[in-house]
Amino acid sequence: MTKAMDILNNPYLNKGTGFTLDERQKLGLVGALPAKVQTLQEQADETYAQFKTKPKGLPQRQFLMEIFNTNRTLFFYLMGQHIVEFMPIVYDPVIAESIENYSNIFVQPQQAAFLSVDDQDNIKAGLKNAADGRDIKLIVVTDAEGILGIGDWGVNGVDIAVGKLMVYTAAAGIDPSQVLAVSLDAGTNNQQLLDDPLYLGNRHERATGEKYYAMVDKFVQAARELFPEALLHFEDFGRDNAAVILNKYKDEMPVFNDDIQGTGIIALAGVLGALNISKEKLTDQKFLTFGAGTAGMGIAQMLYDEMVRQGADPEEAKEHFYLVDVQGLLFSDTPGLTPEQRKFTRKRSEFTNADELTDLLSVVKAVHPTVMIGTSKQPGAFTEDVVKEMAAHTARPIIFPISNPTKLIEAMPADLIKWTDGKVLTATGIPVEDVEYQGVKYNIGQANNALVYPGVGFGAIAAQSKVVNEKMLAAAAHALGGIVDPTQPGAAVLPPVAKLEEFTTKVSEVVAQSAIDQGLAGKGITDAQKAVADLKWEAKY
Ligand SMILES: NC(=O)c1ccc[n+]([C@@H]2O[C@H](COP(=O)([O-])OP(=O)(O)OC[C@H]3O[C@@H](n4cnc5c(N)ncnc54)[C@H](O)[C@@H]3O)[C@@H](O)[C@H]2O)c1
Ligand SMILES: O=C(O)C[C@H](O)C(=O)O
Ligand SMILES: [Mn+2]
Repeated sequence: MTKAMDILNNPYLNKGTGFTLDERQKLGLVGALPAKVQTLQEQADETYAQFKTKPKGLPQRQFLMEIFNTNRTLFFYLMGQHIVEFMPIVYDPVIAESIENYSNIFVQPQQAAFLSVDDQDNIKAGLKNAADGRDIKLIVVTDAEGILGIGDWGVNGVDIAVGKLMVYTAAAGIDPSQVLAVSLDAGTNNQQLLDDPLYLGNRHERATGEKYYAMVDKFVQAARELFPEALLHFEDFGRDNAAVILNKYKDEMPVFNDDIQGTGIIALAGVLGALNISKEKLTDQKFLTFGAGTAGMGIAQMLYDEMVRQGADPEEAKEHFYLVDVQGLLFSDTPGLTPEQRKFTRKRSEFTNADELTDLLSVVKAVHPTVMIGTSKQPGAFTEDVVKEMAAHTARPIIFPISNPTKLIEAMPADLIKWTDGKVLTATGIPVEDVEYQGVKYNIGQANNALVYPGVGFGAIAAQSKVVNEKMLAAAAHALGGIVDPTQPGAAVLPPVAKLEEFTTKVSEVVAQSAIDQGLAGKGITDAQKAVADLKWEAKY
């Protein structure tokens, strides 16, 4: 390949018509581009106008991915200008459609690493090849067993790693050439994929047990050797593996599980925001977690840790939690409990009708929760009956239906507001338009981990932190407060995505500061703000 093509086909280097005459001369690009030299803004205007001609949803996403694949600087410049409009297209919910259609619309691998459970000797080589000499500081890895709420998507799930990284750069400013998306292809139990002749991943059932964990460990060790400073961000692993993997590595190296920890932080931040509006205390709340899986238990643990930090007795604090899963309210003797659930189960003797507490409405009637969070993947589960029953026993019910994507949400905010006569304090996983109700405009906060993981990851990387620990996560949750005016009627419980870059910087700084304060930061890193500013990449020529 000629030198010109090496540059124009490299999305990290390519400026297209943005190369100046001088650069064209130096780089051997004379004659390889039309004469006009465009500014980044001119390119962005033209690209945005094209974007606007595309049908909504997946076609728009495919168009934006074409720009991403061609010129990262232009892509992120444009995304910076249209963050609220682009987030749902680049990321959740449209990303779910791109994952479901991955094999049908595949164009190119987007610099991701595809590591196979059947070829474990080549895991290190695979990482090295995909990085291609780039200085990797951040890896988002998925085995795609639990993509959002849509289940097992095999190799298609690589898109969630790519998409999460796109948000990292847009929100925090990590250099897009320093990130790596990784697919751990363990096979898939999704019959639709196994039957699809176009499916691009390993066509067999998921490997489990030793073979599976050997692959994960080879990946982790190879990543540590090749990129010793990199943070490993785990995304959308299945319920049986997510916490096991996190617990295995979290004290040894900088790792982060977004579904457990990121979701925990954003839910805690949302609850703190809601309590700031209702002027109630955290330690007075009763929490009902509907869907006590990876995310649900991450949330329960994070809320619990905060109660203890606020002075609650560690044993007494557990009494504030009620977990509901497929079995109904979880009791100490419920069959099939996960290790995470076990800590927060209830005693049957607390209730006269314990055996009847197998559905959400009965549990809400028996418990009178003040906070209800949905991570159940059960669309419409927060019914009018359930919500009205909850609202009958608390002045400002806090209800977060945060299952993703849109088709799985437990309730829509407009209904929650109507059913509670405007008393609800709500937030959703997907972006939702403002709701008008009886003359008040309700802003709906987005309780999606995207509002916080970029800051956590970037702060940890900037500080070169040895690990990501509870104190850093708590600092992140608290940093999201104070941006919304709680006295405004209809105020959201979380800051708006329009300010994503601004509050991500704040989160990054407090996380880096926490690492410094705890003596976990890299050598010579003493100034959190400077460390964050120094690492920040900007989309410019
Ligand atoms: N908003 C966010 O930032 C965010 C973050 C992570 C996950 N999520 C969403 O949360 C949902 C769950 O994700 P996860 O990773 O925890 O999945 P998971 O599979 O680990 O957990 C889901 C849990 O729901 C339970 N469940 C299934 N059917 C149920 C029913 N009828 N009643 C009660 N519980 C039921 C399952 O048994 C499981 O324990 C997904 O939709 C995901 O998109 C949102
Ligand atoms: O990807 C998202 O939108 C949030 C979360 O990580 C999820 O799994 O749903
Ligand atoms: Mn996720």
